[in-house]
Amino acid sequence: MSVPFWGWNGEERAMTSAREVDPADLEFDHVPETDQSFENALANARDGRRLSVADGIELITTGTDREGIDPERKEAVLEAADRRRAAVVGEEVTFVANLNNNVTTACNTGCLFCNFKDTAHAFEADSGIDHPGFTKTPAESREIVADALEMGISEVTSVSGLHPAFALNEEHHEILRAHATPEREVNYKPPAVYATDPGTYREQMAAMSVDDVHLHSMTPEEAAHAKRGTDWSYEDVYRELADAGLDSAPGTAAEILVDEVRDVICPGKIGTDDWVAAMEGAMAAGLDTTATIMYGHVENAAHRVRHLEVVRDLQDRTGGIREFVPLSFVHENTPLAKHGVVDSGASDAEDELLIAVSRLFLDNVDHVQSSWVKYGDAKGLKLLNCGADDFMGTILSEEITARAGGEYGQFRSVADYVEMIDAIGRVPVERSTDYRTRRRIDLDDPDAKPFGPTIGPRADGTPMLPDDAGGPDERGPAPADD
Ligand SMILES: C[S@@+](CC[C@H](N)C(=O)[O-])C[C@H]1O[C@@H](n2cnc3c(N)ncnc32)[C@H](O)[C@@H]1O
Ligand SMILES: Nc1c(NC[C@H](O)[C@H](O)[C@H](O)CO)[nH]c(=O)[nH]c1=O
Ligand SMILES: N[C@@H](Cc1ccc(O)cc1)C(=O)O
Ligand code: SF4
Repeated sequence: MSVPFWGWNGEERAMTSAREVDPADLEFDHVPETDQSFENALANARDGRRLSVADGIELITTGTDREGIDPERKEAVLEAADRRRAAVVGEEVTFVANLNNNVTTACNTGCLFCNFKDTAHAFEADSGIDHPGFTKTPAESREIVADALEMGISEVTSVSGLHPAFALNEEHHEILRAHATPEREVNYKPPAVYATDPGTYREQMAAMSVDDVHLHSMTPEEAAHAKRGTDWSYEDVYRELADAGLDSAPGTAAEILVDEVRDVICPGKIGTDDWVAAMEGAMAAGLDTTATIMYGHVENAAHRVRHLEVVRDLQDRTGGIREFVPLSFVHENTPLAKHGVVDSGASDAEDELLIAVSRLFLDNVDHVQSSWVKYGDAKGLKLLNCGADDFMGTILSEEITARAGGEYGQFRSVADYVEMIDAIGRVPVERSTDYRTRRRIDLDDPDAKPFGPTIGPRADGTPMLPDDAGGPDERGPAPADD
């Protein structure tokens, strides 16, 4: 089966597709080999010394002197990470009352790990192509955020496909229109071509910035799209968006920050240096950020640790990365899986070691997130004992993982969080996006029940949904369409 893909002009596009990647041919310069011993690396970790890449590789592989993962050594690494977590942030487990409001799935970037996107050509008013995707107008986004605000959220997170009609503002539209021939070079078509106009990035930010809700949006890849065809800097773009209401930026699009891996899984995306430049631009504009890693596909252990080094160096220079978010690759419905390049994601042991080594290696990032979307509740809780201290957010809606085949659902209530975090003997804490506002939840306080959010501008402790007082469960698959 071929990857359905159309170019910006509507023809089938000649670019790398997963069917052209032969797993047997994947040869990388970076390989997990070191001169370090596992024992020395573990001693460095336990003693709180800054880890080298070689140390990180020894820990994440449980020793390059042995094949496979050694269970005893793994436990030693997890224990060192759990102790470090306790020393850095204590026993609190945080979560945020938030909403995901993604604006559009139209995207021509063609990342081979992604099934969130739909070819943008199908969104054209006269395409006649049926597709499961969506585009929201700024007015629609505002209404969705306003409703969630009434439910008590304090944050809205928004990540989107790179819709060809998306521009930063009116000035950007003018510049892009002037470049309209040849269109391919700037990946632009005017909004009138499409059935639904997403508005400009500025309009979407202004629309989603309702009252004092914290708006977390514009990944480095989206920022690159919002400056395409211009000589604007990333800082210029983020300043313009901050002016419209943007508060912080998600450091997704990171995938693996080693170009030989990006060349295979996301050849249409910005490179590592550009990703770093975008993050620096966001922080120079006064926004703080998160950083992510998406692992468990074609990369090896050396790539994972090199990625951590890029993030640690960036944080040394900026100090603006609030949390590190490991995203375990969900393979089922992706081009990489459909074309046999991969047949699984990371194993449980790999997930545990990735979280643990992230905690130990990133000695300058306070928070490591465990994503229930990617890991489910049971493993997500286990990872809170392997170095993680944040358990993500309520989100209310999820499309990226669900479309890739993930089955852990769309929502966790405050009551779910309280019950789960209490069950592992830790302290549930509702946080603001920047972690500066925190509310410890006291289970013994009769006034604390029923549990609901209290930090958002309209939050008064009422549960977010009428039926959300139940306990944790692994909710069924989300609908593919929105
Ligand atoms: C879907 S994109 C949306 C925002 C924007 N288009 C971008 O690439 O930054 C956001 C992130 O979702 C993550 N993602 C996409 N597909 C995934 C999958 N199958 N498994 C795990 N994470 C995935 C990737 O890390 C990606 O950078
Ligand atoms: N890990 C995932 C997240 N994490 C982001 C959080 O929900 C939150 O926005 C951040 O901690 C800032 O406060 N979001 C997802 O939608 N899916 C994930 O897998
Ligand atoms: N886009 C990520 C989620 C995410 C959003 C914001 C972040 O800060 C981190 C991660 C996903 O669902 O895969
Ligand atoms: S990861 Fe982002 S840029 Fe890549 S195809 Fe998916 S939506 Fe588009």
